[in-house]
Amino acid sequence: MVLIQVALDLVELDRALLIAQEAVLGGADWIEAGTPLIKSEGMNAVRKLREAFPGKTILADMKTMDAGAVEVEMAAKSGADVVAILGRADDAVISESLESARKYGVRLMVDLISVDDPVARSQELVALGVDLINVHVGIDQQMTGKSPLETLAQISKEIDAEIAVAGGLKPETARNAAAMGAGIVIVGSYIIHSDNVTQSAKEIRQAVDNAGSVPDSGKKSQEDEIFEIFWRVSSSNISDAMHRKGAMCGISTLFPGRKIVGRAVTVRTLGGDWAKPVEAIDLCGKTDVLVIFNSDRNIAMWGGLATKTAVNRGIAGLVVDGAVRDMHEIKTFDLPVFAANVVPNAGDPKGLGEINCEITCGGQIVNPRDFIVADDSGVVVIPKERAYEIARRSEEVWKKEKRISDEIDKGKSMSSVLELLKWEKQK
Ligand SMILES: O=C([C@H](O)CO)[C@H](O)[C@H](O)COP(=O)(O)O
Repeated sequence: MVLIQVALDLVELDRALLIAQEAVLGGADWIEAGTPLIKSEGMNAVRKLREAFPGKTILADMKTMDAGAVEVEMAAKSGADVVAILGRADDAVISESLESARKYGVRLMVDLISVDDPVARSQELVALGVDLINVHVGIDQQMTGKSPLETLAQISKEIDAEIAVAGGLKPETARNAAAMGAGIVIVGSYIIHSDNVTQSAKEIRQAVDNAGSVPDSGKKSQEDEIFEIFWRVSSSNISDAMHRKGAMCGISTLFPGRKIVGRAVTVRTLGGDWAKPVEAIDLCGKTDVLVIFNSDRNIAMWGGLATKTAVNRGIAGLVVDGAVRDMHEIKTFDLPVFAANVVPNAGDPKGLGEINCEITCGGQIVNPRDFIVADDSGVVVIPKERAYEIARRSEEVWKKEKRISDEIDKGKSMSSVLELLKWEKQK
C-alpha cells in the first residue's frame, strides 16, 4: 500500500495540530513536522505531534546540511520516527546522521532537493545505507514549472530502496507518482491550504489507492493553467505574489464587476490620435487585451464605434492610459474597460505611434503578449516570461487568504489568526 504523508508546512503549531487531525481523518498515514514549522516552533513541534498522534509515524523534516548526528538525535529524542536530511550534504554528514539514526532507532530519509545528478546521488545514498530516498522539487522550484515526476520515473528504475516523492502533488500527480512506484506520497499545499482538509486528504487517498501501474499522460498546457489560475485569483493576489510590483497607477474600471484576463496587444499613440488603436483591434484575438498608452489624458482616443468593433471581434478587454468617451454606448456592451479618464471631446486619426511595441501604461512597462489581469481593484501586468511562476505564487496567496478568511468566519480576529504580536520585529 502506498502511504500518504501530510507535510505540515505552517508556522503556527495550533493550526498545524488541527490540520494534522483533519488530514488523518481523510486518510493520511504519516505526519510531517515541516521545515517552516520546525523553524518556527523548534523540536516542540515534533514533541506535540508525538503526543497528539501516538500511533502515527512522525517525520521531522530537518533538511540537515551539517552536524547530522546531533540534529538526528534531537529529532529522535523529541519523538520522530523518521528524520529527513539533505542529499546535497557531504557524505560525512550522511554517515554521521546514519550512525545517529541507528543509535536512536529512527529511519533516515534523504531529500534529493537541488541535487545535480539525482540518479547517481541516490545510488550513492543507497550504497551508504540510507533508508528512504525522497525525490523532491521544492516550493520555490515548483513555481517555475518543475515537477518531481520525471526524476521519479528515472530513479524508480535505477535504485532498490523505498522511495518517497514530494513537490506540489495534487490528486492527478499523486496518482501518477504511485503508479510510477513511489511508496510514500508527500503532500503539503494541496491538503494544508484546502478549505476542507479532510476532503482533500481523501482525494489524495483515493487517487493513490486507485493508481494501478500506468501513469496518466493527459497534461494541461501551461498556458491553459495560467489562464485558469488568473481567472480564479484577484489582481490583489497577483500584486502580492509579485512583491507589490506590477500594478498600474491611475487606471481603474469603468464598469465594476467586469474582469479581464488576457495577453497584451500594445499600442502607443499621441494626443488623442485614435488611428492606431482602431487598427490594432483587427489584430486581436479572443484572449487578447488592447493596452494603449496615449500621451494626453484629456482627449478621448476611444469611443462607442471602436467598442462595437472590439466586441464584434470578441477581444478580452481594453486598458487605456488615456481617455475614452461615449459611455452611454460603451455601457450597453459587456466589454471590460479600464481607463485613466472619461471626456466628451475626441482626437483625430493621424496614424501616429506604433502597434505591438514596448509601452509604459499606468507607470508599468508592458510588452506584447504580457499577461494582463484587471478587476475592480485595478490592473496588473505580468511579464510573459514569469507568467507561470506568478500564477502559481498568486494561487498560493489566494489559498492562504481563503484560509485566514475561514478562520475569521469562525470568530477569530485577523490579528490572532496571523499571530501578529508573535511575529512583530523584536527590538
Ligand atoms: O519539504 C517541503 C518544502 O521544502 C517546505 O519545507 C514540503 O513539505 C514538500 O514540498 C511538500 O509540500 P508541497 O510541495 O506543498 O506539496
